Amino acid sequence: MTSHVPVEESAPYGAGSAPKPARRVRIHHLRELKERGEPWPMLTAYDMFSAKIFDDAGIPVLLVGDSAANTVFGYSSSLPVSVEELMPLVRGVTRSVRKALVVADLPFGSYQVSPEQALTTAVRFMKDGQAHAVKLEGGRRFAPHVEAITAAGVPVMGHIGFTPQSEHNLGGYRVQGRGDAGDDLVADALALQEAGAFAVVLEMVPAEVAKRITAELVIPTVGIGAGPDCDAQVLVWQDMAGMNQGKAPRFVKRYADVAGVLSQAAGQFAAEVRGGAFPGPEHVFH
Ligand SMILES: Nc1nc(=O)c2c([nH]1)NC[C@@H]1CN(c3ccc(C(=O)N[C@@H](CCC(=O)O)C(=O)O)cc3)CN21
Ligand SMILES: CC(C)C(=O)C(=O)O
Ligand SMILES: [Mg+2]
Repeated sequence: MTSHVPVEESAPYGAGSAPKPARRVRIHHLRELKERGEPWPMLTAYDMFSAKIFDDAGIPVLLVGDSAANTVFGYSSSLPVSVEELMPLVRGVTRSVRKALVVADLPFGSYQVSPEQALTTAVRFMKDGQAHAVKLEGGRRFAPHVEAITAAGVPVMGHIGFTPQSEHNLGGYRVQGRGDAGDDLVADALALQEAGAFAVVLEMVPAEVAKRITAELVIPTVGIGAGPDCDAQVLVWQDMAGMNQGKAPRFVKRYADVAGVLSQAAGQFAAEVRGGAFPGPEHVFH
């Protein structure tokens, strides 16, 4: 029980801190947190510096989201992003964390075709990306996909409620599971648990429905716009840190003004180059 997981030496750009032995977060730890009633945080990450900062800050689960479509690649929805685009981001994040459990989000079109396609894509993210788990969107109809991946030994996180990859079928960015549709969401969540999912994201779901699902499931629920009674909460890091200057969804809280800090730094750098103050003597080789 006291054994430590050996950790690779950090890369030259790994910014300083000596690697320490770290106990990897495992899916059973997340269920133990649920049993103890301790809520836990999850953030997205798409590159080394952000992943390392969040890992060191004690975020137990990092998601390489298909939201990279918006936050990294500049698409206006998550639909266009590909496995080939996400794979290097997953590799960058998994190589950079010591403790966090890294979940690779399966992009649109890479798993919906069949359980076989879902398993093939999941294996790519585990083998080439060295992810620790995968996530896919969908309820009951995707239970066979979840089951196929889980049977191969790969942990799967579900995602129901507002599922951005189904934006056009759902009629836009809107709350799901109001009224009678709440029962459908409960059935979806139970089906995913039955299929072997280790956790399920609830996105833009009425708080009362999320509370009901959280009480009925033994696996953790991870809310985003799903109220305070979920077992965990997830946000896109650029929303959380105020890197995203655009209009944020109502479920976002901004904990910093990273965009302001970067903008100020870039502006000062520009002014000092234009004014001749940078580089100074201490930055020059002779
Ligand atoms: N930066 C970012 N943050 C996210 O949370 C996020 C992404 N990108 N990309 C993938 C999906 C898309 N998500 C989104 C994006 C926008 C809204 C949004 O505009 N919501 C509005 C309207 C809600 C309504 O009409 O009821 C809101 O005010 O919450 C919601 C979820 C969540 N994910
Ligand atoms: C918002 C989270 C749950 C997500 O799926 C993503 O970032 O792609
Ligand atoms: Mg996603």
